[in-house]
Amino acid sequence: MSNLSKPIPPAGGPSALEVEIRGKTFRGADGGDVRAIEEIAFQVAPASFATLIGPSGCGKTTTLRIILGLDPDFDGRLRLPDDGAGRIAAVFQEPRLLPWRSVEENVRLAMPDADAGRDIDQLLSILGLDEMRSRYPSELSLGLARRVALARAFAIRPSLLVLDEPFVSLDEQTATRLRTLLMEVWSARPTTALMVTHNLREAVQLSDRIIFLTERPSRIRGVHDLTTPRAERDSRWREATLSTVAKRYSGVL
Ligand SMILES: Nc1ncnc2c1ncn2[C@@H]1O[C@H](COP(=O)(O)OP(=O)(O)OP(=O)(O)O)[C@@H](O)[C@H]1O
Repeated sequence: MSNLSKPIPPAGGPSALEVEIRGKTFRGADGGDVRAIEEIAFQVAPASFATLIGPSGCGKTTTLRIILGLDPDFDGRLRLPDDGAGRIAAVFQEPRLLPWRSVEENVRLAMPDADAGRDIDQLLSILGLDEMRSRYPSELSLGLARRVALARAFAIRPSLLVLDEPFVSLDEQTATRLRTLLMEVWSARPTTALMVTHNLREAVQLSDRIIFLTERPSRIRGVHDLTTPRAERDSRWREATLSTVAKRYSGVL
């Protein structure tokens, strides 16, 4: 398989995330080929929030792994957003905290500057973690541990934030709270973000752009842009938009 996966050098200034995957094939357990991705190409504008949504097994996590540089064996090319720092933060389903470090230490260790006192105060406060600073990961519920994972991701001051189903396995009340907190911290520190989800309602609530994928081997089924300013997205807007999008992309809900 030819490999054109070298990132295109940034042209300067804030740039979009540009993803062009022209094919990704795995070797299956039986030695045969598993074609995961046929052709996926999309962009995420600087400091906007995009969501990747599609049927189970269609290649969403594979796409994120390629973007994160964890899987260089694909055909295509990437252009990562560049703001001079070139840092990527990832939030996975498992919070992946250091168990022997407190909440505060887990976040502080991710910070690019040692002198990050105000930064850490702001992050912990937005995410409602002030009281949790000295707790250890084993003392946290999954919802709280995911908050710490979000705080750590934003602490990196990333040029690109990648999230793989960060609200899965939470009760609805906790997931709703966490989505609100994510939007609060993202609004305070906007960064180019790409999230994978199975939840169309969540995608409508959070995104500027929703990218729909087909069944495996995946292609782009459609791209839906949500241009209404966030401040105007009330529950009526959410329900109407959800219904329009669900009609257009039937089978996603
Ligand atoms: N390391 C691997 N070896 C072989 N096949 C793989 C490997 N990783 C993924 N696959 C296959 O590639 C396809 C895409 O997998 P991927 O995990 O990206 O899907 P997904 O859309 O994230 O799925 P889900 O929504 O269920 O999380 C699946 O058929 C999967 O079985």
